Amino acid sequence: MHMQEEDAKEIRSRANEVLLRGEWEEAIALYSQYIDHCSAQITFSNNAELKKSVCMALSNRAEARIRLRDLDNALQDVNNALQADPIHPKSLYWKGRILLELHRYSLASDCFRLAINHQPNTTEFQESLEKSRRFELQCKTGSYDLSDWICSGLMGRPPECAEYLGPVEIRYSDVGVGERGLFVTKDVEAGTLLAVSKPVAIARAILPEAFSENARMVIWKDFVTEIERVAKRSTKMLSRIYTLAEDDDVERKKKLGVPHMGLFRPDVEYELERPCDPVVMSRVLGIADLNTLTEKGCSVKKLAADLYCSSENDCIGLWVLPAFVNHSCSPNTARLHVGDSLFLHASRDLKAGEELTFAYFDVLLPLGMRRELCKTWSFVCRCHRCELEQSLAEDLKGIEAEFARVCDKGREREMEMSRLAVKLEEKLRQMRGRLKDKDKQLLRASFAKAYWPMCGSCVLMKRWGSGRQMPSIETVIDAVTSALPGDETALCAAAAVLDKVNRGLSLSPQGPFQEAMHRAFGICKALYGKQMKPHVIKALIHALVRNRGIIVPNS
Ligand SMILES: C[S@@+](CC[C@H](N)C(=O)[O-])C[C@H]1O[C@@H](n2cnc3c(N)ncnc32)[C@H](O)[C@@H]1O
Repeated sequence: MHMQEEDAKEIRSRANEVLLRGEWEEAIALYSQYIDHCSAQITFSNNAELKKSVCMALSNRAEARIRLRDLDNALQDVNNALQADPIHPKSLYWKGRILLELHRYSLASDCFRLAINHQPNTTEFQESLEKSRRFELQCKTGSYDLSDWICSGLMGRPPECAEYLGPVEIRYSDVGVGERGLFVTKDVEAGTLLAVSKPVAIARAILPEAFSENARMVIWKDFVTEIERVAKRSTKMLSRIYTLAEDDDVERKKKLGVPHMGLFRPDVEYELERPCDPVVMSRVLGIADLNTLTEKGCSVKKLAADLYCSSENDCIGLWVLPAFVNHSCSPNTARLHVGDSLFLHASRDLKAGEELTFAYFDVLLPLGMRRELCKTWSFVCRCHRCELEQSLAEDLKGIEAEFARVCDKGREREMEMSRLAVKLEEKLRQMRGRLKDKDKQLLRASFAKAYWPMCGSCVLMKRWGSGRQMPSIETVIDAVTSALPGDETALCAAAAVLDKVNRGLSLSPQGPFQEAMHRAFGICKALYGKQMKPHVIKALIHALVRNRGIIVPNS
C-alpha cells in the first residue's frame, strides 16, 4: 500500500527534526522513506514543488551521510539532486563539502562558487569557498601558514590543512625483502616540506594512569572499526588503505607491489586500475596493527599495553602515505602533527633517491631498549646508529644495564641518571682512540635521559660533575640533534638556554646569544619547516619557555 501524502509530509518533518538533532542514522532512514515515496509517486519533471522537496531531501540525506563519512553514497545523493536541479544551492554546497573530504579542492571551489551565484550572502558558502581556495593553494604550492598556531606555543586551535604531495615516491626499500619505502625524488634541504597527509581515522585520549586494560582495548576496537567503516564507505579511501601491508608475509607484500602515486596526489582525478578487494575485518585489523602511528612516536603494539596508561594526552592514527616510511633510529625526516594532519619535513639535507625514515618510537634510548621496541614491529633496525652501538656492545654493556634499571625507578632516578652520564663520559674518554666525535655524540644521544637532569641542575652538576669534564648543555643538545635533528626535548632545552643567555643567566660561558639562537632555529627548521619566519620561531621559543616543562630549571 502506498503511503498517503500527509504521511509523507509527516515523515519529512520528522527527518528534518532528527537531522537538526544530529541523529544521522535515523535521518537517513526517514529521508530514504520519503525519497522512495516521492520517486514512486511522481516523476521529477511534472511537479516543480515535489522536485524541490526531493532535492532538499537528497541534499539533507547527503549531509547526514557526510557526517558518517559515507562519502560515496553522499556523492550519489547530491549528484541525483543536481540532475533534477543543476543549480540547487544546498546540494552544490554539500557536493563541495564531499569533494573537500576527497581532496578535490578545485572542484569543491567550483561548487561553492556556483552555490554562491545562486544564493549569495550565505556565510557558510562563503567560508567554505575561502577554505577550498586556501586548500587549492596549499596543495599546489606546499605553502602553509602555521604562524598563529606556532606563535601560540602550539596551544591554540591548529589550522585546517589540505593534503600535499611533495617530491616523494614509493619504491622498494633495502630494509627487507618485499618492503616498500618512501623516497625523495630530488635534492632538498633540511626543513623542506615533503608531504601533508590526512588520517583515515584518528583516536585521541586523555586517560588517567590507572585506566583499565579493557577500556584501552575498547578505544583500540573503536579505532579499527572506524577504519573499517571508512573503508566500506569510500572507494578512494579503501583503495588507499589496501595499499598497506597487513603482516610480514613476504609473498603477500610482494603481491601488493608499489602503489601508483596518483592515489595520493590531491586535487587530481585518479582512475583505479582495478576494482578494490572487498573489505575484510581481519585484513583491516592487520593493517591497523602494522601501520598505526602515535603522535608521540611510540610503538602502537606497545601502545595497546602502555599508551593509555599515560596520564597525558596522546593520539593514534592511520595516515596512509606516511605509513610507507620505514623506521630509523637516526632518521632524516621529522613528523609534525598539526591537528589531524601529519606534516613530513626533511630534517636533514637530502639527495635525490634517498630513502626517507622517521622514528617509530622514542629512540633517545640505548640499543638494547630500542631493539625491544623494534620487536613489537617485528624487525631489527640496521641503521648506522644501531650498527655503531652493536660494535661497542661489550664496552657499553654495564652502563646500558644500569640505565635500564634506573629507568624503571620513580622520581629519585634523576640523581642516579646523572651518575650514569658521568660514567658514560669516562667510558667515552677510555674509547677516545676508537671513536669519532660524531660517534660520541650519537652515543650521548642514546643516553640523553641521563644527561638532561644534570644539564638543568647546579646541585647535580656539583654532586657529580665538579672536577670532571662534563659536556655543556649545548653539547648535549647537539648530541641529541645529531641523532634526531627535529627533537622536541632538544628544542625545549635550546629554548631554555636561549632564555638564560637572554637574561644573562647562562650556565655556560660559551653561550653567546647568536649561537644559541642559531641552534634553536636549526631544530625549529627540521621540525616545523624552513618556511618558518624568524619572528614566529622567537614567539615559539618564548611560548616554550613560558608554557612547557623546561628541562633547565632556574637554578
Ligand atoms: C609502517 S610499515 C612501513 C612500510 C612497509 N615497509 C611496507 O612495505 O608496507 C612497518 C613495517 O615496515 C618494516 N620496517 C620498517 N622499518 C624497518 C627497518 N628499519 N628495518 C626493517 N624493516 C622495517 C617492518 O616490517 C615494519 O613492521
